[in-house]
Amino acid sequence: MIKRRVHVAAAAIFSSDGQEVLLARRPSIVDQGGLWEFPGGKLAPYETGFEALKRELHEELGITIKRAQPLIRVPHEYPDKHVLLDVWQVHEFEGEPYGREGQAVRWVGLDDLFNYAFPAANLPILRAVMLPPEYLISAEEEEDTRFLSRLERALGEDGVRLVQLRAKTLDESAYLERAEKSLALCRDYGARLLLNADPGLLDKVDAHGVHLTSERLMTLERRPVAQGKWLSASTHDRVQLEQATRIGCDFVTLSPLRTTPTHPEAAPLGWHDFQQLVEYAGMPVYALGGMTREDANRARAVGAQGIASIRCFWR
Ligand SMILES: Nc1nc2c([nH]c(=O)n2[C@H]2C[C@H](O)[C@@H](COP(=O)(O)OP(=O)(O)OP(=O)(O)O)O2)c(=O)[nH]1
Ligand SMILES: [Mg+2]
Repeated sequence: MIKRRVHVAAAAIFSSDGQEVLLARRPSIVDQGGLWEFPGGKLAPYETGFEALKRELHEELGITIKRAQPLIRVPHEYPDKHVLLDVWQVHEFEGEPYGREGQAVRWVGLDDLFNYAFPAANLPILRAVMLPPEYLISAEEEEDTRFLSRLERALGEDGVRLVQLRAKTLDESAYLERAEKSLALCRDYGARLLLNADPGLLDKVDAHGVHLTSERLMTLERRPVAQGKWLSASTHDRVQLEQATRIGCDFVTLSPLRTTPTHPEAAPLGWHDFQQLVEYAGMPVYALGGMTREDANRARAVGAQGIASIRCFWR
């Protein structure tokens, strides 16, 4: 059997406070019937993804999109077809969405999404919807007080909502102490904290997840943390991305995009190679290596979730 190729444009439509997305239920008689989905549909001949998105959302929900940004592209093999889901995030639209084709539609809180049944291709989309555009990697600091005041500034002034605690110079007990304090602060701001450490440390500190160095990533046979925790990893090439998929990482950083003072010896990927690797990844990817906040739009335009950085948030 020759499998059909289906290119689909779909939307994560956010409520004005950014805390909910709009889901639609596929009619029971169609492919993947009865499951919830991000509204959208197939590209017509000669349509771009954005054109198809605008048309489909008008047909299915009666709304007019004003602006949309790429969120994630997910290739998926179904038994009968190859699907490419081209998912956009929509924050501005006109009209009140309703199920124009008789389908159920519902605003769902981001923390509730896992209670809904989706097609098999949708897991990376759910991750992308739940993750923010910026990933802070903490800098080395000797003192906890100084560390915490910088972290608080990033959470407060910069609005950072995803933090990786990287502290190679601390021994385990000092690391644990800093992790507990950071976790309390992150909770105050509704941010998530991932430990860049042995995954076993989650038994001692109830952080939101773990970040794996690429070295640790390559030694693992399977996902080292429970499904309810987040798992990210540092990657630099195709082999590491493949391994991240194999062990079920939720998202990755991909670096170095540019040369940085912390890793002067590593050859930079540049935007072109970065984009190719992001397309291959099929999960949310943060661009890392010499990123500034001005790079965030560019990163998203080539398919990334956003940017990860130490220096850009640590002032
Ligand atoms: N819209 C949408 N489609 C999805 C999602 N996840 C997923 O696997 N798909 C698959 C199911 C379908 O095979 C395909 C979408 O096709 P569709 O049936 O919505 O296409 P369409 O709106 O153009 O419908 P039609 O005119 O062909 O009836 O993508 C999702 O979240 N949203
Ligand atoms: Mg559709």
